Amino acid sequence: MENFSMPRMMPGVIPPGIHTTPASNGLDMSGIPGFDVVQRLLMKFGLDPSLLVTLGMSLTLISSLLSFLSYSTGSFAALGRFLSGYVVTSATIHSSDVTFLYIMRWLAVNRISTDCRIFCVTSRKNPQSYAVRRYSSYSPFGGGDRGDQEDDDDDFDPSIEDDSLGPKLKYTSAPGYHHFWHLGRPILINRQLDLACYTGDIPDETIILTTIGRSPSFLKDIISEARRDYLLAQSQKTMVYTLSPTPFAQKTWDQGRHRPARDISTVIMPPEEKEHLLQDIKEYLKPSAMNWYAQRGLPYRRGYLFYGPPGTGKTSLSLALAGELKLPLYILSLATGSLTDETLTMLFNSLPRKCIVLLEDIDCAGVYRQGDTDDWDSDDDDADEADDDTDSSSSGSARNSKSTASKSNNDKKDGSSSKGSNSSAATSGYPRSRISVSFSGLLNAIDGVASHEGRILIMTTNHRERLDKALIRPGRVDVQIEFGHADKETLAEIFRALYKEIGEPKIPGSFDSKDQVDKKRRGELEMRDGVRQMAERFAERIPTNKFTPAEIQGFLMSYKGRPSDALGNIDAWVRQRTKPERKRKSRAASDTRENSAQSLPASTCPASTTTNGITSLEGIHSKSSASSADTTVLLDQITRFNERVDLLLTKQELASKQSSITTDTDSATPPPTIAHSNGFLTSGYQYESGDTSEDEPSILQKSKEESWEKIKRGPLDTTSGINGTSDTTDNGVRDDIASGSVG
Ligand SMILES: Nc1ncnc2c1ncn2[C@@H]1O[C@H](COP(=O)(O)OP(=O)(O)OP(=O)(O)O)[C@@H](O)[C@H]1O
Repeated sequence: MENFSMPRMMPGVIPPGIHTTPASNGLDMSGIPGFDVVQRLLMKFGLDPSLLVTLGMSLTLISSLLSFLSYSTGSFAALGRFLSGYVVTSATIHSSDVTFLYIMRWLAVNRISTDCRIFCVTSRKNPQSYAVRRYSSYSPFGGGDRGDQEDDDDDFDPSIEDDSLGPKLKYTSAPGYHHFWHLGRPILINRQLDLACYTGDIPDETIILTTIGRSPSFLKDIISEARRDYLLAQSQKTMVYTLSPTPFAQKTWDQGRHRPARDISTVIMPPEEKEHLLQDIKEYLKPSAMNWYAQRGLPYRRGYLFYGPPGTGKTSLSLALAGELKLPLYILSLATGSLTDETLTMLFNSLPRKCIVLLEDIDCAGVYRQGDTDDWDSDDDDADEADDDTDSSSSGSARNSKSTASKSNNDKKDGSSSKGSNSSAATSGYPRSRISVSFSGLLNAIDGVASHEGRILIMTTNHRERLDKALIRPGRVDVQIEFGHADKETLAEIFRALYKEIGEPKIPGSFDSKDQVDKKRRGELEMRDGVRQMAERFAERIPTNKFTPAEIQGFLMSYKGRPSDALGNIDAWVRQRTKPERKRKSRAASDTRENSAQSLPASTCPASTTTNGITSLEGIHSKSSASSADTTVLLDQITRFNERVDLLLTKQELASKQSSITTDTDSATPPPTIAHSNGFLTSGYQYESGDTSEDEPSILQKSKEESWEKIKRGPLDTTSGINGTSDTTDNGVRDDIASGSVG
């Protein structure tokens, strides 16, 4: 057997019979001069020359690429530039532009920013947290986070996790890179915070959307869609801006929040006045108006003054106007927060071109900071008194009743500085340490260089009489509108407005003749007519120009969907609401009595009077020929008497409701109630179901007559039970009345 062995491979030696083959990469380099020598040398060390060639080429390529990149400012920047120039499309949006809100809302609504891997979570009940405001300042509807002020849009905000356990959680994408797929294409988001620039206390931000492809239409479509969605959602809302809750000294407008647009028809005021106002503003907002003003050298501004007691609709009308005219509303109260002249100027300076500015409580401009005390001014007592006869539910009432005239004129004349110089601080009801806007500062803001042309300024005050004439001169205030207490028409209108859905046909106009009205519709119409009639009756029972619309609305809110209950309880409410006034008068009378003579001739008593406290007092005042001291004693007695009657009435009404008095007149005498007309007591007697029996002798009437007899007998008749104390309870109510034994 022939031994066959492969020739042994010796390094560097090519065995005979073996021919060199082209390199494995397919390149035949045998023709290159000197290649054989190099090849033999490499083979001597066991290296494959073709491999080395590949390696060398790769290195050359890399080094040339690197040298290309390093030729530019930076490798990655150059790569990015290359890609963005030839491969991708991107859109850059800055937070100072409203488009930013469009995109942020779009990202949240499409659950992109809420479901991303790198996210921020904030609690919605942390008003002062810097982080909260920094990272969640853009809700899908553009509303900034203001801690415990829940946004109206929260319900629609998918970035907010809500339950009944506690504060809501809000999820947003963190600054940095995020990517998602949209319509089959990848999109890269880069949120970059610009910590060098702040809007308010929130850093500016840039968002960059990037996608693969050379056509910009894909991203433009996304932006258009985001814009359309945003504006559609916004059309039902009014953007409201207030002072930013920043803890920093520098105050700015906040991020704004959307409020449901208030329909102007819900503001109750004379229709012609409302129409006139609307037309006036619309005229002013016409595109041609600006030129008109310019041609006549007039500043393109329009100012309005809404004045009247708190709770009469000034703010409501402003909000409704903003909704109607689709303008943002900027609200600023001179009575709140540490506003200074500089801040006010800055705030006015940063207003957009077309907007409504609502400047509230302008009567407190010119009230300066005097030290750090937060004391209220010396007229506190008066304020307490005034509180009694105003609606405590009205937020503005206390504030209102405490304020007195601002002597802003002095400031102008003196040219005095803003610290401790103005005497109005001494008489103002506002906390001195909080108000520091000078009168000249206010004027500067209104019509100085800072004030933008094109804006609508609405100023409100509860005290027009306290305003400086200069503030409300034409040019600053072009139209003044007074808001007052509710008259009969307003009262009925408020009632109708609150129960308007009752009896409204479900498909309006779907029937033509009476024959086509089916039973259900007829029922609806009857109910609607019923509500209208009830509204008239309701208005009849309330004294005219006595209560604010806010007070009436507050009462009706306790009877949502129950108009007849509201009607049934209005008399008691009116009586109760007028009580503090009587008490106050009684207190005043009692104070006077201590300094007065002690006797009162019987002849000075009125021959007859109504049982209504107020009417009686006035009647006696005008008729009595007695000395004022004697009259005062009498007044006091009458007032006390009225109070007791009121208390008795309330007790009896309650009792009559609870026990549902039977009509069985043979049984024990039912507790009588007094019938009312226009909220005042009349002499009728009312039994169950509102039946009035004029001829039924009333124990209450007897009691009242007895009381009158006792009053006539003299003020110091301690046996009377009215003037005396021996048989009264702690409340000053006779024991027998209080215990019900009278009945
Ligand atoms: N004329 C009105 N028409 C409809 N609603 C009214 C009217 N007046 C008051 N209201 C209701 O009363 C409440 C308070 O009204 P609003 O805040 O507008 O009063 P205001 O005059 O601005 O008070 P303030 O002077 O305290 O700011 C609101 O809920 C509003 O709906």
